[in-house]
Amino acid sequence: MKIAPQLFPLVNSERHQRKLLRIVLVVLFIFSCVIGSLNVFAFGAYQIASFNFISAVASVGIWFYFRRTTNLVVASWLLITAVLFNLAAFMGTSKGAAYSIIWITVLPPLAFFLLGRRAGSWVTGIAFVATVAFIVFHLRPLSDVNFTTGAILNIAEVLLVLWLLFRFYEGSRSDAYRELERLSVVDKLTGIHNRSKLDQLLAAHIQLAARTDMPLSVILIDIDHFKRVNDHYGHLFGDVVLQQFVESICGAVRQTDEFGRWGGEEFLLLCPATSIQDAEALANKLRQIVSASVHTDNGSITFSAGVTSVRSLVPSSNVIREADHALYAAKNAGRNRVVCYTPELESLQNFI
Ligand SMILES: Nc1nc2c(ncn2[C@@H]2O[C@H](COP(=O)(O)OP(=O)(O)OP(=O)(O)O)[C@@H](O)[C@H]2O)c(=O)[nH]1
Repeated sequence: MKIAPQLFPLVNSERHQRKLLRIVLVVLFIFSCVIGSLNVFAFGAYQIASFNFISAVASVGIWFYFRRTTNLVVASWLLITAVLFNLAAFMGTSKGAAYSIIWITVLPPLAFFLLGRRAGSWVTGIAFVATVAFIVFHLRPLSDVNFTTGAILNIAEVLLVLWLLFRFYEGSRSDAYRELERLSVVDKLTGIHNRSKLDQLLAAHIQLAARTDMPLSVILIDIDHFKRVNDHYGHLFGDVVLQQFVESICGAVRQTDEFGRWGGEEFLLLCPATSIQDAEALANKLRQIVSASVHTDNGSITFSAGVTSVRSLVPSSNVIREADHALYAAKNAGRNRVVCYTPELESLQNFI
């Protein structure tokens, strides 16, 4: 019963969102500082420069806020507001800068990626309203700028197309992430937690047990002579037996217990706030349930189980090693039984 290493890291869409947020904040800071300095020293445009420096300070503020709170949603909204402010300030203070309205098109993809479909749609709408307001109230009165209704319609059309494209793109991206995330934590054959998820849960429950001083009991289960089932009835039938086995156990454990496939015909049951005696009784009850409900023509399916318990901060591998020793002892004593871990079992295994 070897313990395989974790096969793959968890998929995490938020990791990329956090990265993008940091990159955009750095770019906004550098951009604002460089343009602000140019406006002061090369063009003498002090009013625009002051807005540039406000943006630089805002990007630093958002950076620190994000570092302290790790609140992606609030930090993203603050960033989008800062970009919008930067744009409005630039266009509002420079009458010949109507062309810079093109920058409005960065807002929809930024919002869709950082905040998802709903917020992306809202920001696209806000961008449109802000642009039209800017044209009507600021640019129209300027005699040398000729913004027509056609121009406004064009902006609306571009934003509509951007909205449609990014909504579609973000929808397919987030669906794919969700599916990958599901596949990365679920065992395909049985639908319960897979090894990777069990690793996470075990580590988290050990921490919880140590913090609350409530015992976490761990039951390592191995179906007896499963190779014979496969050899006799075929692999597909073996798969159905595994599914029935899982179904019978899932129906008998608590909502707060975590049950998953450790690998092959081995399963792990985590029982928070459960003493080793209670876990042993549970494992014996499950043994009866399984042998009453899962069988082949040759008789009932049975399993052996090793039980251990933990209430202090120890590595997961120690807990699994203890449960594995107990399981080994159960197999060695004739199978179809439950053995609780004791330190003596370790020396027993060394001699076998
Ligand atoms: N059908 C099927 N069989 C599997 C699956 N994963 C592992 N197995 C089989 O499980 C069997 C495990 O065999 P062994 O490790 O010898 O254990 P066992 O026959 O249960 O014997 P003991 O554990 O000693 O009682 C092998 O035949 C594997 O091919 C699976 O997903 N589906």
